[in-house]
Formats: sequence, structure tokens, C-alpha cells
Amino acid sequence: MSTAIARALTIAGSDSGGGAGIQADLKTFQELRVYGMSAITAVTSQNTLGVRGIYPLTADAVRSQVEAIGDDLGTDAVKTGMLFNDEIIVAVAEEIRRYGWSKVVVDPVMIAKGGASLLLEQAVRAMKETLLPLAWVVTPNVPEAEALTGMTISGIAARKEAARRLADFGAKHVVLKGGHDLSDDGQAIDILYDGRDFYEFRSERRETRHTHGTGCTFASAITAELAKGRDVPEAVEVAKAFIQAAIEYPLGLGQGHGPTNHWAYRDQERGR
Ligand SMILES: Nc1ncnc2c1ncn2[C@@H]1O[C@H](COP(=O)(O)OP(=O)(O)O)[C@@H](O)[C@H]1O
Ligand SMILES: Cc1ncc(COP(=O)(O)OP(=O)(O)O)c(N)n1
Repeated sequence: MSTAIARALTIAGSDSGGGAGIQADLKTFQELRVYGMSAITAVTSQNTLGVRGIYPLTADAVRSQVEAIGDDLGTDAVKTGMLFNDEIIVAVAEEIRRYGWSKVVVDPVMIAKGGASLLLEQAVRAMKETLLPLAWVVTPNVPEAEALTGMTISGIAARKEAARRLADFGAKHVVLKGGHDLSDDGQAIDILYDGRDFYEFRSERRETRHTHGTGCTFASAITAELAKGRDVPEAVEVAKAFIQAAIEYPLGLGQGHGPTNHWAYRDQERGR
């Protein structure tokens, strides 16, 4: 007997420390019972203290990985993370169009928590013009939304205005994450804009250094839920609960920004 298995593809960079990038994405897919596949864009030497080295792959190497999946396994949803340069962005956009993939979550990764640049500055334009029009959901944090819109963003009203501007680039849904905005009175508030209405997803902000990979984990949880057929507000609701659990029960690893706990959400569901 065969059962329909939801599939998700992540196109992103490798984090040797396992907290962000491809590793965080695949752990999240697995926890949410989605079959995970990957196309690696760059290898990073990274731990909780920072990024030591970045080794991008060629655009052809990225294309080849995506085509290996597109020509055989197929996917129900796609997530993009660290894309590093405009050649890779253009190749990824072409492949998404070629296979007609519509459930595309673009996490416009730019700068790691330690300050390393994961997207060349000259590639921001390609991100805006080539990839955002293909995004079913785009999930910027505040600094990324500032780089994409040119606005300075503080507070919910500014985040809503930025979300409107990001939707003007062609993204069908914008989830503007509030992790970096400390003006939210002890809460972490993410704003979803669907081109018409705004939704707010709130949780208690936790004081912790273990937040490495929160954005990757959150966006891959959205991707996993879209792959299963949920709509965007439902997918964001699950992702918010997933990341909150992952932050609340840290693993205590590393000396810097430690990874979050990808087991916590399911442990909580099982009542452990
Ligand atoms: N200290 C925190 N406590 C609770 N939730 C947080 C905290 N920091 C981030 N989040 C949540 O984690 C997710 C990722 O947000 P953010 O940190 O802004 O992204 P990024 O990792 O891309 O910088 C969002 O849902 C955000 O609200
Ligand atoms: C390989 C790789 N991809 C993405 C990131 C950034 O991840 P993010 O979830 O935004 O978390 P922080 O780096 O901000 O903690 C990364 N570091 N490495």
C-alpha cells in the first residue's frame, strides 16, 4: 500500500555547525513528517561563534542538483535560503519556472547573526527582480526588509508598510519576522500580509543566546506545512509554534549563538 508523502526541497547553503542552512531545513522537514531534499548553493565553515569560510558552488552545480530532483522525485514545495550571488539566484529562478513550482518560500538570507555576509550586496537587486516575483511566501527579518525596501523599520506600523512594499515586488504573501525588533514589548510578533489583509502571530520573546538558525527553521516549517496542503496562515501558525518550542528548550550547545531545538515541538506534542 502506498501513502502520499509530502515532499519539500530546500535550496540553500550548508552550515557545518548544523544549526542553520540546509541542516536546519532538513531537520525541520523531518520533524514535521515531510520528505526532505536539498540543493546546496554554498558550503560554509560555521559554528556558534561565527562564519569562518564561504565556498560557493557554481550556478551550474546548483542547477544540476535541482534538475536531478525536478526530473525524478518532484516536490510539493520549495524553500530558498542562502543563495550568495546573482548567478545562483538567476539559475534558481529559471529552474523554479521550468518545473512550474508554485509553493515557493523565499527566505532572503543576507547576514548571519555573527555579522557575516551570506548574500553579496550586488545580488540584492536580482533577489528583488528575479526571485521575489516567484515567491508564494517571502520571510524577511527586519534588516533584510530594510535592505529590500530601503526603509528604516521599527514598530508594527513600519513593518506593515514594509510588507506592502515587498508585496509590490510580486511576492504573494509577506511574513515580516519580528525577532530583531525589540520595540514589541516583550513579544516576538510576525506580520503576515496577503496583499489584502494583515495577520499577527505573537509569542513571548525569550531572553536567550540560542537563536542560531531561527529564520531558517521558521521558513522551513512554513514550507513543510505548505507541502502538506495547508494554507499560508495555517502554515505560519504551525511554524510559529515550532520555532517557539525550539527556542524555549535550547540544547545548550556551543559558546556563542547556539542552535535551537528541532525536537522540542514534537516532544511537546507527545506531552514530554
Ligand atoms: N528571542 C525570541 N523569542 C521568541 N521568538 C523569537 C525570538 N527571536 C526570534 N524569534 C522568532 O523566530 C522567528 C525568526 O525570526 P528572526 O530572528 O527575526 O529571523 P532571522 O533568524 O532570519 O533573523 C520569528 O518567528 C521570530 O518571531
Ligand atoms: C548556511 C547558512 N544559511 C543561513 C544562515 C542564516 O540563518 P538564520 O536562520 O537567519 O540564522 P542566523 O544566522 O541569523 O542565526 C546561516 N547562518 N548559514
